[in-house]
Amino acid sequence: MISAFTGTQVREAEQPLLDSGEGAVLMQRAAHGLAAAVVRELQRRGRRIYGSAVTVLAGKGNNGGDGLFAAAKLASRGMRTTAVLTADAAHPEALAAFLSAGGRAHRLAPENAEELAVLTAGDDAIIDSVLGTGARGGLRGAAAELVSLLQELRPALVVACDIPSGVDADTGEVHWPVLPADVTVTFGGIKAGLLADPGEEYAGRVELVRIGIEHRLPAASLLRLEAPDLTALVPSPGRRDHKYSRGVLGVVAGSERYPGAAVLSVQSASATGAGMVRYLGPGSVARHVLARTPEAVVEEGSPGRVQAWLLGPGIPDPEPGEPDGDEQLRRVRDTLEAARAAGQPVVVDAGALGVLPARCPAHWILTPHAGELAAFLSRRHTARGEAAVTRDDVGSRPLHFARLAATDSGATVLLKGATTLVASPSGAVFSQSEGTPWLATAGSGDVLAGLLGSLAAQYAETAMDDDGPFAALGIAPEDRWAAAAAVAASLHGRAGSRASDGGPLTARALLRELPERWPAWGTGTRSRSVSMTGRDPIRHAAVLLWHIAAPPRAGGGTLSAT
Ligand SMILES: NC(=O)C1=CN([C@@H]2O[C@H](COP(=O)(O)OP(=O)(O)OC[C@H]3O[C@@H](n4cnc5c(N)ncnc54)[C@H](O)[C@@H]3O)[C@@H](O)[C@H]2O)[C@H](O)CC1
Ligand SMILES: [K+]
Repeated sequence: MISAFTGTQVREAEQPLLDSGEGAVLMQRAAHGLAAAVVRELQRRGRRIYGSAVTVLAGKGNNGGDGLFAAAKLASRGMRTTAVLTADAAHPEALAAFLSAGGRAHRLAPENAEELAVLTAGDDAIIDSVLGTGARGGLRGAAAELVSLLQELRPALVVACDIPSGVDADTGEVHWPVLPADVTVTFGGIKAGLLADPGEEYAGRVELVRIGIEHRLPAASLLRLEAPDLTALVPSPGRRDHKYSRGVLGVVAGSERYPGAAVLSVQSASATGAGMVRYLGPGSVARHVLARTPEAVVEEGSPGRVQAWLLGPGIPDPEPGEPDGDEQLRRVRDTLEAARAAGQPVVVDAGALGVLPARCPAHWILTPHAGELAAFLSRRHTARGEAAVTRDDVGSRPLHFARLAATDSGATVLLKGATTLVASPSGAVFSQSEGTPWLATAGSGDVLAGLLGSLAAQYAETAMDDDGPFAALGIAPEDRWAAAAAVAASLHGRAGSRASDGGPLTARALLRELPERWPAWGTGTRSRSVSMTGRDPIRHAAVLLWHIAAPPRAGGGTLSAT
């Protein structure tokens, strides 16, 4: 699992070392890691180090200091090094080291921004160390002009120091202009803004350099599941399981207008491990569902027992002033009441988002895209006399709004996007980015909803317990449903990338890929049969031992560490 932190968390972890006079040592470690990353990246591209040219864009703070010290190290390896000082001051020791290593420095001004942009763009590498975690807002004045020009000139290689300048380290919010990086070398802890859009888009590959503060970091502000986590978390049945104990999902989806969403979500749920899917909806839609998924059970009256629900795909939004006008929406509302009483997990998608009560439990997982989240928040805000939220607002601050929706509603919120964010009402967030832009296609969200519903049904009985697989990974009880949703987002993204292979994909192709690699993920860390037979003492002891042997880490995850 990858852990990411806010800039403030990292700075607080640094502070005791700064107080005890070790700031210079930290900076040397950071600069060393940055210089090594530049060398590696040039070598990877087949460039000679000796004689190649690098320019560092250096701001006045410690971020600029890191960049200048790194450039000094590169100069000592025979690189031609130039510094563009973007402020009227620079880190004094770092500038002195840079100059004495043979570097040339130019002070940026409005009059020379164009000339310096042209000079710099032809270099083999640019280090962006204008702003780091101490930034307030984005680039301004001549620095903004220089970066805008560089964007157009498309430099060969950009390495961002700690975070691309202009990206908010805490939120991923972007203050334009930002120079898109090929690699971001980040220090001490991965910054949350590198794993949340739109910042993630500008970060390129993220490399973490350890500087000796990692053990001081608090609980992560953002988490990302990796392949070994999926292996531990993807359900697989035990020997004594049967279709009811595997997890039964009830689905209220589809309408005369959008029957396809019911077809796709039921098919997806059925293909991804649910023991059974019970479908509730209009007869004409049910016929389509059965034609594609004959194993589904169509429920005419009140359904048999289910472990979880999926509500909403293909159900239109409620008409203002007439929220119960639609037959399917009435089913959704009734089911929500019954599910609340029964404590069942519910996946809430599309039209069902419009009929939620003011407060929801954390095991209700909402799956909006940006537009749906804006509408969801706007309904709540305007009811309280607060300002509405637009789709653009959500697009520019997805982490903020996903968190806000979760804390405000009490539900877990999965915000779909290039990077999918899952916010727990506790404030914890998972970020999954395995997908491809080709996943933005009709029906893709219905497949995700079916997959998540299927997982919810399989997880409902025992997986969330303190001896279950989420606990074994150190995930706090209040964040386990968010982690479950992150599993779905990750599997969906991976399946999409495989189905796409760089080209267009359909929801049907995605459906074919989903179960394909299932055996590779679900190596069976647990058996659901415990829910039928009481706790299996051997397995219980094994999970406990595992838990003791590998206690949850505070931080320490890496995308790539040096
Ligand atoms: N503290 C350490 O020993 C280490 C820090 N590392 C690196 O340091 C930066 C954080 O450094 P800091 O000096 O606190 O902040 P910045 O370099 O980000 O720059 C702040 C600097 O710039 C001014 N400023 C703020 N916003 C703007 C703006 N929009 N435009 C222009 N100028 C702005 C502000 O007044 C400050 O003077 C961290 O990211 C690491 O790169 C080391 O990694 C480890 C040791
Ligand atoms: K930077």
